[in-house]
Amino acid sequence: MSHISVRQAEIAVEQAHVDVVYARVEDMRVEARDMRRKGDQLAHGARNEAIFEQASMLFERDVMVRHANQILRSLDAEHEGLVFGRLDTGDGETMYVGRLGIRDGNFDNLVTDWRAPAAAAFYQATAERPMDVVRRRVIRSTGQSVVDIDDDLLAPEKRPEGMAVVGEGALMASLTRARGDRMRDIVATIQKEQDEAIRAPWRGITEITGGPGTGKTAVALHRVAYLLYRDRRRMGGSGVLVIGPSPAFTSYISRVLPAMGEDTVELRSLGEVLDGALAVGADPPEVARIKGSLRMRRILKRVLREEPPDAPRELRITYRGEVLKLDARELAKVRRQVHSAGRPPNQSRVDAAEALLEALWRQADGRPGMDHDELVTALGERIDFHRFVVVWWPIRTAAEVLASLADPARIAGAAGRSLSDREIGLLASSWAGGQGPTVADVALLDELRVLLGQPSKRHRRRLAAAAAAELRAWGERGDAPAYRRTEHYDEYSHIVVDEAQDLSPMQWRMVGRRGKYASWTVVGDPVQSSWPDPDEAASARSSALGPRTALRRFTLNTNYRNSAEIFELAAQVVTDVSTPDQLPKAVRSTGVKPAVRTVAQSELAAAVLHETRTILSEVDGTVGVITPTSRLAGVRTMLSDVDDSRLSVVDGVEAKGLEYDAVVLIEPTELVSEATTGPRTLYVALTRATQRLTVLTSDPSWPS
Ligand SMILES: Nc1ncnc2c1ncn2[C@@H]1O[C@H](COP(=O)(O)OP(=O)(O)OP(=O)(O)O)[C@@H](O)[C@H]1O
Repeated sequence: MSHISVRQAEIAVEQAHVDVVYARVEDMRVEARDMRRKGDQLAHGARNEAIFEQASMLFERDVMVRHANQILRSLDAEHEGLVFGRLDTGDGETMYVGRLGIRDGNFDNLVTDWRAPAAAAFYQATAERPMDVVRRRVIRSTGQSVVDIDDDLLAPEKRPEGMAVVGEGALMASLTRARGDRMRDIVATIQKEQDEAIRAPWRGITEITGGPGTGKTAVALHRVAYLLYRDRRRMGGSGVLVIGPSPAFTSYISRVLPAMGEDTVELRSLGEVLDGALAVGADPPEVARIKGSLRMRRILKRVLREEPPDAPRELRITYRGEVLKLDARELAKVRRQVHSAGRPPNQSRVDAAEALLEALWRQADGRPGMDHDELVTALGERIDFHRFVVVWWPIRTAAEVLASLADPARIAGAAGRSLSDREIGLLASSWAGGQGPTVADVALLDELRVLLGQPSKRHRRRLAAAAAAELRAWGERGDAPAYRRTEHYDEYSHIVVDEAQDLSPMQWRMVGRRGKYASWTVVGDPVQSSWPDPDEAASARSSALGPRTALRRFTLNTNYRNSAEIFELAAQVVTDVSTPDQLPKAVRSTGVKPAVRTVAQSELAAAVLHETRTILSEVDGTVGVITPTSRLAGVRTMLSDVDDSRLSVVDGVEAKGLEYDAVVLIEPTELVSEATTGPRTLYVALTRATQRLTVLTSDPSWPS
């Protein structure tokens, strides 16, 4: 038989099995719908039964309906490549591996879930350690049709007569395929070093580090799917949260987990970690650095001890014909006294009212006919006194407090010597424009939320509505998040922090609050870090993650994204901030070197348009134009006539975690000078492309 017909014959064998699997999936769907209907009938019946029976029937119904829905959800997930692997073992057994475990009517395995222990050999077997696997086969499908297969012969000496081996390697085939606008799952081609991190135990902290394109994000997401499968009760209960750098990133990764049948994981960007916030805007690096530093914690604490902006400066009240008065100095003293009790301000209004009444008594004491208890009771019931308390000690939202800091005097009062005049000016003007919270502000809002404290129930609903409206008005974003728990509670059982190297200390505090009892997967690459004070961030990180005993580290060393030619150029820009062992190896060579074109400033617009159009016509997949932030709007205008959904224009910060088939990088030198951690931002930008990279620069010395 010719090579091609062997391949066709093998594809036909796999197609026959895949057909059986899909027929079985259809039967399971019918069975699950049937189960759901029975559950509903049970509930109907329960209404007519005695109370004690009712309760147990309702419980049974809930279990049945939930189970049926879960089965239907996973059956309905995108099933491209439902069966993607096959193992043939030394004793002649065959096992199929897929996204779901599926048994036939006799409970015999048709497909083993990729996360099951039995499937581990599919990822872990190597020629040196074949784990009894003779042949590993990756099956590639489109819809329900098998289109190709790729084999690895791991134990040639055990190969039985007639066993065909075809294909050039599933991994390479997958890496050279054009990218779409969403990340794909990698279940079929997970590599051994990645699999070890995916299957690590859930407890404590699992740290995954590695250079660009080593699959850190992909591994973290597959780990979530694995943990949910292995320990759904623990993980599913209070939920899993995945935190990424930007909404562009969470949208980019949003299809990976649903494609594996997991649609209850919350994805939030750093600007959305606080419920209701949807911040996307970035501060200039100098401002972001101040807002992210731990100094802000002390400053915000002190801000709350100061007089709120519209608080009256005098209390004047008539009692039994006498005018009782508290002036600004006395009011300030009462305020200090209430704060010194240490309760959060939004829980201290009653204390404030009592302290004011005592201060008023001190005014009245000694005057004829005055009695302490009578005065306190009478004034405490007076509407004019209540009106005063409400404005003097308002129940505040975090957003109100932050907005009040547009006044530099207010920041200065709280900052003491911890901020310079210049820093105070920068902060105040960042809050003065009314353009809404930036990503860095969200961590401050969360800090303020905690410092302000939970108000009484009566105020809570009003405040929650006000806070949500303020945050919405501040930072509206187009598409709705994929999944959110209906109730606000901020404790998760597992948290994944992606691009962790960039979290500021204040952001670590915010994230840490969500996982007091959580286990963690922390993903990052120190060389891509954009946070300027790594020591402060490291200590905030260890407080956030808590004193956990289990810390396991995995380092990924192979760059699956960039061609070797592209990564060679990228590696040059970080020689000063990294050691060679921190840089991964790019495994794929395309023979196409990156193009570096020097253009005059005056010709930049025309060059951007020309290069973008050219590259769009030459590649099949996505194209990213990456620019310095200061040029973002301008470049978007330059390209406004290009109508192609494969094109995105982003700045260096937004480019974090994303990838494109081709990248046009504009003015790399400016990318370095405008960011606090210059070369690292450029390194990120240079490592986004899988196939083609064109650099446009007006700096003749680049790359230097
Ligand atoms: N085992 C694999 N099989 C197929 N593709 C893979 C594999 N591992 C990684 N990839 C692909 O390599 C690319 C990079 O992966 P990913 O974005 O997870 O890397 P990363 O380490 O998070 O990168 P960065 O830090 O630069 O953002 C993705 O397209 C991913 O699908």
